[in-house]
Amino acid sequence: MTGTRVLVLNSGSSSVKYQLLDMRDSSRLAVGLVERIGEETSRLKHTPPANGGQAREQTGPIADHEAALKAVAEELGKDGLGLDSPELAAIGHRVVHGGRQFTEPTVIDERVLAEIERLIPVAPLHNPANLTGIRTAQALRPDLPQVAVFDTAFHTTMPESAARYAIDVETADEHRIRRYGFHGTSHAYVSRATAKLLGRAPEEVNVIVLHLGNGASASAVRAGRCVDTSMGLTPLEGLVMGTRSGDLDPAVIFHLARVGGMSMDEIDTLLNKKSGLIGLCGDNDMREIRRRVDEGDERARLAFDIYIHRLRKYIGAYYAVLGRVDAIAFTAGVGENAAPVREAAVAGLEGLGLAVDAERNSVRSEEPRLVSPEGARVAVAVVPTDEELEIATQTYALVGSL
Ligand SMILES: Nc1ncnc2c1ncn2[C@@H]1O[C@H](COP(=O)(O)OP(=O)(O)O)[C@@H](O)[C@H]1O
Ligand SMILES: CC(=O)OP(=O)(O)O
Ligand SMILES: [Mg+2]
Repeated sequence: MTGTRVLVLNSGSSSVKYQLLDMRDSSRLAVGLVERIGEETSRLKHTPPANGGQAREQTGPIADHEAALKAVAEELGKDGLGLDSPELAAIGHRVVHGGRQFTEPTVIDERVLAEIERLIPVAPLHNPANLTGIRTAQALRPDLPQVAVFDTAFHTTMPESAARYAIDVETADEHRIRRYGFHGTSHAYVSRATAKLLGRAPEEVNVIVLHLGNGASASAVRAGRCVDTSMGLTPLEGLVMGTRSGDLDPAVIFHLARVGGMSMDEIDTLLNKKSGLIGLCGDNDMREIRRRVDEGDERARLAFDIYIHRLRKYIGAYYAVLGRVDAIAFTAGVGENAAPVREAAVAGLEGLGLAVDAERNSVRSEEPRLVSPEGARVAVAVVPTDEELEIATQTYALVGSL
């Protein structure tokens, strides 16, 4: 290995987030985002801290993930950070579903690609975008190692009691139906960062991590290992999300099909893309929902209340799963920024040792911080996630060992 830089690609269903890092000091040379891919109003925002940090934006149609990645490569080139650089050691890809086989970061070859493809039915919004990202990057730099870092990897330590659904065992095994969990790179990073914030080793602490972004999931982490998480076979189970329903009675699906006359594809779209906050109130952005709540909007209020009610149920459930909880960590777009969500999530739970201090909770910062009162039995923390740094670190360590 000659170079010291790693490019990280996080391809979502309609966006690509990317970062170029120098692994000698983990510094960011460039960060960016392409969003609304496939629409007329696609937007690329590119910020090169290595080149003065002045952000550049372009809007206009970007048809697909391949075009998005080529546009990213071009932007990087303008700063002399192009994909042709000999400094580039590897490209690290976030891959959402890795099934049970991938418990570690993995160098991508044809067999790995085939496996990611085989898992598309259980991550239909994510794995196809991840695959396009990998194939486009391979075409641009066929000589470079490309590494997959799986969302599911951190959750492979879950005991069978948490990972199995209570359905017929043979049927479940035949179709590999079990709870896999997602956002694992974030849950791993944040649980470790929370231990560090408490000045303890990860092995010494039990943490409930609440990753609240557009997709949202909770996990129970005992001594650094995941013992339960809210997402399941697919990223649809669990918390109320931006556009996904999270938990519901599976009979809702039979009812919509038999009585409502909906097709399976229509129900899939309903639950994954038209439910959650957007289904409840027409908005999936927590900033907009809070603005509407503050104006007295009833539908936004109900959506917020349903979101919080589900979140509190998972906090209580994972408290019981762990037995002893040292910290609850809020992370991702909503968890890091929405003080009212953190406040409502633990309101009235003093009996469990949980509380937030109003003043601490209102501080805005990019740093990990405590928002619980001085001397609280359970620390409540805001711990910004950094999936890209974690992916880069794992990628660089793997290619360094080859
Ligand atoms: N200042 C803020 N206040 C409240 N919510 C916010 C704020 N900034 C971002 N969010 C929420 O974070 C979400 C995006 O979170 P993020 O972790 O970036 O999601 P993803 O990685 O799934 O795209 C937005 O949809 C919005 O609801
Ligand atoms: C797995 C998942 O839900 O990811 P995201 O939050 O990026 O949609
Ligand atoms: Mg995210």
